[in-house]
Amino acid sequence: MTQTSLRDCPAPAKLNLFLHVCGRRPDGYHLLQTVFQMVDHGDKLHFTLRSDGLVRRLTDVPGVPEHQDLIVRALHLLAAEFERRHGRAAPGIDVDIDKILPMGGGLGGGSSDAATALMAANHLWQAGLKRDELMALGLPLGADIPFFIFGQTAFAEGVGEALQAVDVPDCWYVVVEPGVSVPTAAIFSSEDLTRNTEPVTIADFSRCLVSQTNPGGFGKNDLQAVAARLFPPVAEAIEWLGQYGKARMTGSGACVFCAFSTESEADEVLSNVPAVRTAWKAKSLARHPLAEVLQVGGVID
Ligand SMILES: C[C@](O)(CO)[C@H](O)COP(=O)(O)OP(=O)(O)OC[C@H]1O[C@@H](n2ccc(N)nc2=O)[C@H](O)[C@@H]1O
Ligand SMILES: Nc1ncnc2c1ncn2[C@@H]1O[C@H](COP(=O)(O)OP(=O)(O)OP(=O)(O)O)[C@@H](O)[C@H]1O
Repeated sequence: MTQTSLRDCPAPAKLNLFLHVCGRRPDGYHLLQTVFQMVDHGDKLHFTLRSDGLVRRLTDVPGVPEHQDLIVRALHLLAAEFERRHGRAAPGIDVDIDKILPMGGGLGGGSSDAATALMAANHLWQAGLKRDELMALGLPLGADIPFFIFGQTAFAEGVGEALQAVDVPDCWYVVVEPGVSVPTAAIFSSEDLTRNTEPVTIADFSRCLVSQTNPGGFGKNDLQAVAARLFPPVAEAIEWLGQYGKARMTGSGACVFCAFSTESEADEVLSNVPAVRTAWKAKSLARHPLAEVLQVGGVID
């Protein structure tokens, strides 16, 4: 029987364990090197098939009109590709969102929502796109979308689309939300941004993990200095969390994280969080948790 709905589809947050800006392309986009790590904290999406070909977001998301939502834009791209392949309109879909990831948080929330929507609709519509085809479809909407569809901890290059799986030890992260939304474009366009970090190799990263237990200890985040200067709450969060270990910003900010080997160490830090701060703990995820919901091996491969 055809499946008509998918409930509780996870859209996990990502952390950039390091993020180096190594150059700039002629179109203005920056060449990056980073390691993407998913964690078990994120949004939840619910999907129901429609029969009239419409894509509808049923939840209000403050500040994001329905037609601008990355979920809706991604589903329209998939619907067009469906029509091209199958010679008929896609069935349509309703989407509900339980949104907990802050926008402009550097946690990739919008990209993760869009990636989950692409994987879920590909399944429900039986559209038949392979993983790399879905990744290519999502890339123009957000540089982090291919990673979430790739679905494993990854060393990334290019603008984030050239991905290689990498092993990172399981650990716990404490993440502080500074309460500001950082516009990614403003950080990348800053005159103060350094764009000439020497390229590293995946072997450099992996070697470093052997000699130290903190996966957030390798390299640096080149966007951090600019974001911390423009957004003082980011600098304050780094200083506060830095009392407990190596605190670093993820993506273009605003959120700040620190890695711990055990849950009890993370709990200890959380017990000291002042009432004015928002912070949470999350465990690293080696694989995208949607795979379990879709009961793959192999739905989109
Ligand atoms: C910095 C990261 O968080 C690392 O994970 C992501 O690459 C950012 O991904 P994102 O928020 O999806 O950003 P996008 O929507 O793709 O880009 C927003 C804007 O940031 C700038 N941008 C983004 C990515 C990149 N490699 N170079 C850039 O210069 C561009 O001006 C772009 O218009
Ligand atoms: N479903 C969505 N969820 C969140 N933001 C969305 C969504 N659709 C569109 N957006 C827009 O995308 C912008 C960036 O949101 P997002 O949560 O992905 O930022 P981010 O965590 O900083 O991402 P990154 O780490 O990729 O820079 C938001 O400010 C919002 O205007």
